[in-house]
Amino acid sequence: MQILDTPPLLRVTGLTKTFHMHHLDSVLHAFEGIDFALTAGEFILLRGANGAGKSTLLRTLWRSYLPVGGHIWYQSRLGEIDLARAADIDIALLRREEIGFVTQFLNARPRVAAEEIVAEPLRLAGRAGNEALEEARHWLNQFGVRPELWRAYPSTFSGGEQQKVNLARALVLPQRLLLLDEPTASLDAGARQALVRRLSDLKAAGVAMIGVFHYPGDVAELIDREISLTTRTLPQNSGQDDTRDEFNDERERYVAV
Ligand SMILES: Nc1ncnc2c1ncn2[C@@H]1O[C@H](COP(=O)(O)OP(=O)(O)OP(=O)(O)O)[C@@H](O)[C@H]1O
Repeated sequence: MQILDTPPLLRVTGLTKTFHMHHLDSVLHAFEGIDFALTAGEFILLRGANGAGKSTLLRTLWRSYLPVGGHIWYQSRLGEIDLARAADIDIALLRREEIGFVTQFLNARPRVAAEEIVAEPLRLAGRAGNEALEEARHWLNQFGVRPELWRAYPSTFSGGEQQKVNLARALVLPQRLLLLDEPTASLDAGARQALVRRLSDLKAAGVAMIGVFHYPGDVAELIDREISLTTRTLPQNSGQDDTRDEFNDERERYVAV
C-alpha cells in the first residue's frame, strides 16, 4: 500500500503526560513532547523499557488519560478532532465507530455470555440479531475459544480465554484506528497466528495501528515504523512545577526519540 503521500489519520504533537501522585505530593513524568503521525494502513511499533510510558501513551490516545499538554489530531469521518480536548460524548462515539483498543485485560461483565459480548458491536452497527451471533461465533472460533464456552460467562474463563474474547470483540468490526496494548501477551500459538492474520487483513483494508508487543517478532511482517520511548533523568525542580519527589533526588521523565 502506498502510504507516503496520504495525509495522516492521526497527528500527535507535543504530547505530554504527568501523573500527580497526591499521596507522595510528587509528579511523575510519564512522557514529554511526543510527536508522530500515523497514516491509514500504517503500523507503528512502540518500543521502550518497562515503565517508559508505552501503555500510558496508548491510554492517552484512547483518552482514558487526559494529557497535560499537546494535541492528538484525528481525522474522523466527520472532520478533524483533537482527542486531547474532545468532549466525552464525541470520544464515546469514536470508540464505538472508529477507534478500537485491544488489551490483554478483559473487563468481564457479570452474566453476559461470551458470544453476546462479541456480538454487541455488530448489533450496535445495525446487524440483525442472528447474523450478529453467527459472526460472533465465527470469530470466537477463529481465536480458538471452545464452542462449549460460547454461552458461558467470561468472568470464570482463564486469562488466555478472556483475552481471546477481548480480541474477538475488538476486531469483529473494522475500525479506522487500532490501539494495541500487548494483545498477544497470554495467547497460545494458534490464537497468535489468528490475531496476526486478522491484523494483516485489517491493515490491507486501510486500518491504522499503533501498538506494544512483548514479542515484536509476532508482528514483524506488519511493522512499517518504530517509535522508541526512552527515559532520561532531570534534576529536581526542572519540570513544569516545583513539586518535591520524596524518595528520589532525581526525577525521571520520558521522551520520544
Ligand atoms: N495511573 C497511574 N498513576 C501513577 N503513575 C502511573 C499510572 N500509570 C502509569 N504510571 C507510571 O507511569 C510510568 C509509565 O508506565 P507505563 O505503564 O506506561 O509503562 P510501560 O512502558 O507500558 O511499561 P511496561 O513495559 O512495564 O508495561 C510508570 O513509571 C508507571 O509507574
